[in-house]
Amino acid sequence: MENKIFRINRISKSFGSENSDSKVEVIKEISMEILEKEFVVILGNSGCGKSTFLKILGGILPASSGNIEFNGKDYGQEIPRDVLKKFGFVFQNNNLLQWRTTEGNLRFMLEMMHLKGEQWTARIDEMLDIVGLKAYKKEYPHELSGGMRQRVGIARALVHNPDVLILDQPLGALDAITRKMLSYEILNIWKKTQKTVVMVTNNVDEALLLANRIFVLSPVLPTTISHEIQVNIPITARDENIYENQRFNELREMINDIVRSTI
Ligand SMILES: Nc1ncnc2c1ncn2[C@@H]1O[C@H](COP(=O)(O)OP(=O)(O)OP(=O)(O)O)[C@@H](O)[C@H]1O
Repeated sequence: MENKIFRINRISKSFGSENSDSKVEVIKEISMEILEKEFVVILGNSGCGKSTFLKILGGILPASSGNIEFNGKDYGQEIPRDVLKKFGFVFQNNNLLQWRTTEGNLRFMLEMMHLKGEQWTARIDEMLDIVGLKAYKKEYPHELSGGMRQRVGIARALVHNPDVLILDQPLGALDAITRKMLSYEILNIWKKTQKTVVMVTNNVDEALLLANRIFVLSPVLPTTISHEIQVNIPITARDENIYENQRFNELREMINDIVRSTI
């Protein structure tokens, strides 16, 4: 984990026109560096600006000031469209195409990226294998459970072989049991694919299971980074038994205190 894939320098974001009553300052001077193959989690209370930050990072929204460097290139306030193919996105509501099968949803992504040929067809199978859905290639979204649909969303985000996986509360719409199961699966997918992952969540346990580093955002707008936490729990300890791990419990208590004290 050596190369810096992102260098984010004093990013701020406001919505609404300058000097008007409708202007909302959402993000104030956030800076961070993200290393290749890291799993970074942005943690914060509802409405604090997590998604806004992620959208700037993923080139969906421009920043109002500051600059973003990606793969050694400074793109100023907005990552251009042609760089977006380097990212794979998963949102809370997976936005699968209802009229396409599992396989068809992955193929749609490849069509959008103009990626054709046998190697890409093989990649669809490979990704469905990684998320454990190879047997569900021909099913339509309505024939799958919520957790399975979200796994299709993850496979689709990975199929064009992006450098970075951007996850915006990917487990937020799931029931508690499915949410927990899928969080272990995301960990396995990360281990297998070795992608850089940036994930937004408001769930402390999920953040501790998955992250190398956690950035906690302050709850009052404009948000900024209130804490940066290195999650020094070995990867071998990150499984169903993590709740018995001493470091997990120490960090959990510490982060819960931070989150409670900033409400
Ligand atoms: N396009 C927009 N125009 C105006 N205000 C916006 C826009 N997008 C977001 N906001 C405001 O920015 C703030 C942060 O929103 P954001 O969705 O980033 O928060 P969040 O932390 O991701 O919330 P949640 O966890 O509830 O999804 C909110 O007050 C929201 O109303």
